[in-house]
Amino acid sequence: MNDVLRLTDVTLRRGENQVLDGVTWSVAPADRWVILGPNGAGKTSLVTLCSARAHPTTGSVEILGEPLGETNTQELRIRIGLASAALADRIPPSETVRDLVMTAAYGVTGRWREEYESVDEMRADDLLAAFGMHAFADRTFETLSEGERKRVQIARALMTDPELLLLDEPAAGLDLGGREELLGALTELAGDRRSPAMVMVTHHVEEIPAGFTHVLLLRDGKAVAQGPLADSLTSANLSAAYGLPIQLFAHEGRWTARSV
Ligand SMILES: Nc1ncnc2c1ncn2[C@@H]1O[C@H](COP(=O)(O)OP(=O)(O)OP(=O)(O)O)[C@@H](O)[C@H]1O
Repeated sequence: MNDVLRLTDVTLRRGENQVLDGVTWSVAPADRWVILGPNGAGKTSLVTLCSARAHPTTGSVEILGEPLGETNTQELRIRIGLASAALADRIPPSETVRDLVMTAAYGVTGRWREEYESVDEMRADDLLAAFGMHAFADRTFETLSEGERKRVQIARALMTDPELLLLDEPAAGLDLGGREELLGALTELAGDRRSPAMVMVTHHVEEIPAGFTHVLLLRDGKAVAQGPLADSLTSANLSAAYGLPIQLFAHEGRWTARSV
């Protein structure tokens, strides 16, 4: 089957900054990728490109077979599920949890005059239930804890039955229990053959859900290493990405790392 994402020699300039520098990368439909790299490496910028919310300065980006720059990005965005801090910042605080999930169908974050059908409501409730949030459907987003907000955002990202799911630091700010619960849900999602291709940005190898398949390591906007986790998530590649000696440990499909 065709790649879900195909980036060829992509650069992105923002002001004086070379944010991405010659990135060539592709994602197949059954892939579950994790993107790792130090602060400022370009991870969020890459997700912004892959969610059709920015264009590269040079190089080409093809999303779901559609070349960016030659396609209607509004239509393309509906086919992509995105959960990110930038998107969460735009959520009106008084929006109810159910409405927040349902409005994804229109690519908006605040309910206004759109007409929803009971099938939309049922789908939203099913997704909330899948992430343990059904009891919160009538609460407003502002009253949720950080962990609850993260789970609602992923439910929202899945509402349109996307062909690509992009998660930018979904476990940031969660306590240990919240993180493990979220990773359990993501492991289940990753293992389901009906799930879309997944790309997740994280800061910690401990946050890679079991069932993820590939890693892309970024440093200074460049891809330092990429490939199947078993081959490419190594002490040497992490050390190169973070610029310090790191030792990686694997245990039953999960990882830990520390400097040596
Ligand atoms: N609009 C902008 N103007 C200038 N520089 C920018 C702009 N947006 C991003 N950058 C720079 O691009 C680089 C990459 O930013 P990005 O947010 O993609 O990194 P990141 O890997 O997600 O970082 P973090 O782990 O800290 O979230 C940073 O040095 C950032 O300062």
